[in-house]
Parts: sequence; structure tokens; C-alpha cells
Amino acid sequence: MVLQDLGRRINAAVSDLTRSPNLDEKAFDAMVKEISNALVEADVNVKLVMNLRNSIKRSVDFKHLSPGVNKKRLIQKAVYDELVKLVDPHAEPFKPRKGKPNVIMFVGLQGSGKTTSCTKLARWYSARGFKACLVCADTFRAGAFDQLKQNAIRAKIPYFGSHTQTDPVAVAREGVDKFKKERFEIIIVDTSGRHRQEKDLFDEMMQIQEAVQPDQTIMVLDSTIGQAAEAQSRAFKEAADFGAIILTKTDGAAAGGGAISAVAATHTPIVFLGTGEHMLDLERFSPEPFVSKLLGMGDIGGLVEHVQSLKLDQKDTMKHITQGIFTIKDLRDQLSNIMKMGPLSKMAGMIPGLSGMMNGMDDEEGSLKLKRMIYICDSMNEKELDSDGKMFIEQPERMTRIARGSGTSVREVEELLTQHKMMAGMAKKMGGGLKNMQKAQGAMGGGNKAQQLAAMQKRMASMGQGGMGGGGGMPDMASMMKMLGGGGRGGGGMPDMSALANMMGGGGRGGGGMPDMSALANMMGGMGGGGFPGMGGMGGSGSGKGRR
Ligand SMILES: Nc1nc2c(ncn2[C@@H]2O[C@H](COP(=O)(O)OP(=O)(O)OP(=O)(O)O)[C@@H](O)[C@H]2O)c(=O)[nH]1
Repeated sequence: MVLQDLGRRINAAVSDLTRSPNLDEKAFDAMVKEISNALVEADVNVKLVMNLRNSIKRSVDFKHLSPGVNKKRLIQKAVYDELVKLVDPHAEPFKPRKGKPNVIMFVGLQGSGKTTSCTKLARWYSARGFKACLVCADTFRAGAFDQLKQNAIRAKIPYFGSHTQTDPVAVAREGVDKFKKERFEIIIVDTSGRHRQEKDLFDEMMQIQEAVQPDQTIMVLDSTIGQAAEAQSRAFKEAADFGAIILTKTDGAAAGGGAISAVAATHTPIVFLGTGEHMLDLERFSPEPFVSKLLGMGDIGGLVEHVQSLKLDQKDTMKHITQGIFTIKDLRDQLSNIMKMGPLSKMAGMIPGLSGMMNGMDDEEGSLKLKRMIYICDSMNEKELDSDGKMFIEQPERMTRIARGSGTSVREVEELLTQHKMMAGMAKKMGGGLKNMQKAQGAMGGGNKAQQLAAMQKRMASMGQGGMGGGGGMPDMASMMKMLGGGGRGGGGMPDMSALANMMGGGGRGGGGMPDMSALANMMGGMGGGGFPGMGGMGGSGSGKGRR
């Protein structure tokens, strides 16, 4: 059972209860029991589970409920709040300052995912405008420097290390001094791991700490150890003044839930979760978004952040859309942007209600479909790409040529052109409306969109809406629209929520295709750079395996 399954189980328990006609104390007790069992199976400490169970029961005291109270909402809110409490370390991590050198030192047992996480974090900061670099002070494991070097080159991060120096303290000092002189802002020092020798690990940590004076020391913990993470994080908290934790491999094990709650219980801040082997598989940890995501309520703030960090190139397309134009090349650019965002299943977790819907959807299938669409575009000549697609209707033989050139079928080419036609129609309708939208956005004070959306999500959560009990895991779009200011069809400065709703419905019209991640994410996050609604029907001709 992976973390997602834990969320689904809790979600199902709450939804079953709130939908049942007899919402009585007996049914409520059964729900609390099911949630507790799921948590214990995810290796959450039994004592913590008992506390959670008692707190939920106290919050929803059936004997003293006044008749007018909305039981459903009260129960959803109690479960949400208690889960947040369970994973909240109540400790603020260090925040790096721009324009200053911030030294971050990594420690952890061998194989915990330290070197991988160092590079992920350097890339994360680099994507957010920090000048980041890596120092390899792991002189213990042969090949450690080469591994870091390879990762760093792939992520385009400057690095320092030595094949000959055997003293980790000397390498760390030399590397940090060099990068400080070169005015790097995030200097990440990777140290050697030990195999179950905590004393050695902490001794070396102290020595390097002494030499490089880190602003933050991060311990990397493999979350598959579940609640055993408590002992390690407790020892670490005592040894490191500025200690924070990254929990890795949360993608593979339900025990991640146990590890998160165990670390939280020691009040050591959890800064990030490792969610896979890929460079982009690092998610900032924050209790409320984490629980929202776990319960299928999405993490809009996280989605916005993710999209912004990808620095997607939308300039040409946006310029076109403001003029009411949408060429096939624009479609191709959007398809590539979707590909850059990472596996569809991961994106889905951030979108309210979507993770449940994507249940069973195959990432490989989705990305294959996208690739074939890109191949089709790549087989077109410049004139065709810059066209509005009409030339294919006038000269259908062009389709045959392209199908042959791209190794696809004429039907697939037709589908792509239909998709394009629909989007071009939307672009035309939007035309100048988008310009107004950007103007209005400026007039709104240019506030931080990510913050606004995160606040909105918080509000949704506290209202007990969203994925839980929203009927089949879908969010309550009406209230979401209300919260966003009444929908923006009139170009009033807010995103086009009707298009968003369509996309959340994921190709509903087309019959179980892929939802439009790029457009959705852009609409939510890329207001400055402009939104891009309208690919809801994509995949309508797809495999139909979106909802098995
Ligand atoms: N699935 C998954 N695998 C991960 C994650 N983080 C790291 N890994 C994998 O875990 C393995 C060990 O990672 P390393 O980064 O080499 O571990 P390390 O702690 O630096 O190891 P030493 O240098 O030997 O101390 C590698 O195969 C990584 O790809 C994660 O979040 N999810």
C-alpha cells in the first residue's frame, strides 16, 4: 500500500459515511475505526493513532450535537484537522537569503538517497533563481564523487570534489570557500553515508559542521523505515542545531505515512519529500497541502509552484492568443510543455479530485499518445505548422503524407486537426479578452497568485469541501468558482473556470481521455504569462482507459 492508497482508503471511509442515509454514531465509529486501521497499516505509531481517534471523536460528539449542525461537514473537517496535526512538526525550517552564501550540509545513512536529494535540491533552488552549487565531501565511498558529478552535469549545477583527497573535512572546507568567493547563494555539501553506524556518522557530521559552519543541516531519511524514523530524527535533532529532514522514497511505500508522523512527533521540520528517482521528484513538505493531496483534494499552491519552476516558454503562443490566433505550431508547443511537467499521475495528485479519477490510468499510455501527436506536428512543413489548418481540408492528401511520414494513421492526423480546430476556435473567442485579463490582474495589485491560491485551498479545506465527499472524488467546482471571484468568462481578471471544470472532467466529452494538465496548470499559475484553456477534450479519441 503506497501513500496514495492510504489517502484513498481514508477518503473512501469518510465518503461512505457522509453519503450513507444513516449518519449515526455507529456508522461514525466504524469510519473512525477504518481510518485508524489504515494508519496503523501505514506504520503510524499506535499511540499517535489512538490520540487521533480520540480527538476526532471529541470533535464530533454525537451526544451533544445540536440538530441544525451539518454533520457531514463537521466530520470531514475533524478528519482533515487531525491528519494535519498528525504530520505537523510545528517547527519552521531555515529560509535561505538571496544575495548571501547559504551553506546547506547533507547527512544520512548509506543508500538513503542523500546524493540524489542534494542534486534535486540544488536544481530546485536554481529553478527559483538562486545561484546553486554542489560540494562532494563523501570520500568514504568509492564512486561517490563520480555519482554526484554525473547528477550535477545532468542538472547543469556547478560542482566541486576530489578523487585524491581522503579527508572529507578538507574537501568540504575547500569547496565551500571556493564557492563563497564565487558568490554562490546555495552551497550544498554532500557528506558520506554510514551503514548503521550512527556514532561515526554524527562524529563526522560534527567535524564538517565545525569546518563549514552550515546555515542548515539536512538529514536524509529513507521513509520506507516507517516509524523507526523517530529514533534517527530524535538523535539528529539533538546533534544538529539547524536540523531539518528530507524523507525520501515516499513514492514507494505506505510506511511513508508512518515516517512522516514519526519525524513530526520529534518536532524536527520536514522540508521536502523525495517522490521518485527523477530530478524533479522533490516536493516541498507542508502539512496542510500534504493532507489535502493525500485526501484527493489537490495541492493547487504546489501545482502553481511546479509550473512556475519549469519556466515553460509560452511567449509566442500567448502573443498569438491575444490576437485571437492559434496555429498548429502553438498546439505542438503546448504538447511539449505537457511532456515537460512529469508523469501525469504525479500532476494529478495536485489537482483537486483528479487523483481518484486518474486511478488506473497508465502514464506510459498517456505520454505515448502525446508523443504521437508531436510526431504528427513534426512531419508538417513550416507552412502547414503556421497555418490555421484549413489547407488540410482543402487538400486532404496532405494528411496521408503526414500520417506516412510520422508513422501514424490518417485518423490520428484528423483527430489532431480536430483538436486544433477546437482550440483555435477558443483562442479566437478569447482574443482581446486575455489582454483585459492581464490588465485586471495588474489592477488587482499584482499579488502573489500562488499565495492567493494556497489561501483559497486552505479555505476550501476548512470548509470541508473538495475531494472528500464531493461525489466521486470531484471537487465542488461551484464553490471553487465562487471563491475565485465568480468565474472569468467576462474577462474579469480571473481564470476561465468553466474551461477548468471541463478539464477537471478530463475529456469527459471525448470519453475518458486525458485531462489537460498544461492548460489547467497554466490557468492556475501562469496568469502573468497568460492562461491557456481549452484542451479538455484531448484524448477524447484516446484509449479510453482514463477511467477503468
Ligand atoms: N523511488 C525513489 N528512489 C529514490 C529516491 N531518492 C533516491 N532514490 C534512489 O535511492 C538510491 C540511493 O540513492 P543515493 O542518492 O545514491 O543514496 P546515498 O544516500 O547518497 O548513498 P551513499 O552515497 O551510499 O551514502 C538510488 O537508486 C536513488 O535513485 C526517491 O525519492 N524515490
